[in-house]
Amino acid sequence: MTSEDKKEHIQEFKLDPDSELRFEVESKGEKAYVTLKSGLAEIFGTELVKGKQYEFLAGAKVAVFTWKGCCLELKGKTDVTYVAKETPMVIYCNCHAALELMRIEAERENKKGPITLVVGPCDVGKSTLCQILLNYAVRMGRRPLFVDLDVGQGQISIPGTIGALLIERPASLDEGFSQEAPLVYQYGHKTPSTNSTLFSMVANQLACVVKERLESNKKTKASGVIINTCGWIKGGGYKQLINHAKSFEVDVILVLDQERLYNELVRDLPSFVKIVFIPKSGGVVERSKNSRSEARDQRIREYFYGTPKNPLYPHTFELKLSDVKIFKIGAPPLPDSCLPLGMKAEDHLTKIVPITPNAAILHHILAVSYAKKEEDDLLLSHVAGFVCVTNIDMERQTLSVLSPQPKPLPNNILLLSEFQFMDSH
Ligand SMILES: Nc1ncnc2c1ncn2[C@@H]1O[C@H](COP(=O)(O)OP(=O)(O)OP(=O)(O)O)[C@@H](O)[C@H]1O
Repeated sequence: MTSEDKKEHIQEFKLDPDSELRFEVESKGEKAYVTLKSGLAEIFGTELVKGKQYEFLAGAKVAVFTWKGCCLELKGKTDVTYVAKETPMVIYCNCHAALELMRIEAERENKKGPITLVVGPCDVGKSTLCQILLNYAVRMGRRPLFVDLDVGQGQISIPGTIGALLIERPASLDEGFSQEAPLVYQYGHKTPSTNSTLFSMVANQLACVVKERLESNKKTKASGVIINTCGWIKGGGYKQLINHAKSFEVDVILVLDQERLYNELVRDLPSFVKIVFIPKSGGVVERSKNSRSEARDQRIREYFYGTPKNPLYPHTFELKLSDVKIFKIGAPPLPDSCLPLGMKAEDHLTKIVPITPNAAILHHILAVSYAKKEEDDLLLSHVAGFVCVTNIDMERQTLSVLSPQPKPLPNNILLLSEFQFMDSH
């Protein structure tokens, strides 16, 4: 079959109750389309509308699940397409039901709803489980908060950040959860291990603000929080998980796929934290280093340019170097003997270092901080958004940036990120 024939390939699948159709769109430039012909079906907790055609682009790894049976039409070139009868969806649904009981009790007693931490190694479906639980919660009329601590492959804002989002409607199958007014903190690196002192500090600050937000809205308070984490679970990564459990005052931990991690958490956390082991889905697809890096680039591109269905038109403008202050967080460590009296080596990891703009920051992402004064609150302030350095003219002492918003920037305090973006538009 030629690729042209495959493109027009239409398949029909009749799914029994409790089964799912899994497929991937691997090749660049390819698309696949799913239509629900009859019955009921959902993708990671988002219900499909009968007769509507859903489009999936290259890189998509999808499972269309049905509780009661359905008929689906799949069009286009897909890879590894099969129907799976073994899925952990009943277990995921039971987790949702248990969280729902806690929400009902919280509502009755005007207490906080369940704060749930989802943990596990890489590629076990943590983000997918969070999405399913959030979708089920909003479909029941809840308004939970979603916190994403996965700095590399997170679903809020761009890579290198962590954040929180109020979930008011199910994730759209094209765009994910609506990104209206997310609370975003800049960390600036791909993994928490690069500067775990800074990461803990930023995550603890996010935890404080999330607690305040819960108290300010009755509905959200009872709905609780679902927290996604990254797959770094050994050594320092494990310490981070314990830190998150404490700082977010977690009630429930869902451990995906790893019994060892489950047992360690049971051993190290107080008994009032309910720790539940859950299997991963056989459908979760492992991603290579390359595809993770592509996914990060794609997220940054979408931040500026949107998606094919919802394009955005960013602005490019010049800033005078004298009008902005650029900082980096973390200085290279010094040996103890060189440190000023009373200073610890870790202090360098959270040191605010002013940057004199130079060619090295070309293509880098800069976070626009809400900090008023760099000295005190730069580390703990959330960010308004991001720009990308597209040119530096040392002669004219100017900096050109790509920005989602027109001039002027909401603040002149900018934080340098490790991430770069090549603007090829
Ligand atoms: N049941 C399923 N069938 C097919 N694909 C799936 C299924 N569940 C998840 N996936 C896909 O597998 C990939 C990995 O899942 P996910 O991102 O949830 O894992 P993760 O554990 O959060 O990964 P990370 O290591 O980045 O934290 C995603 O592309 C997702 O769409």
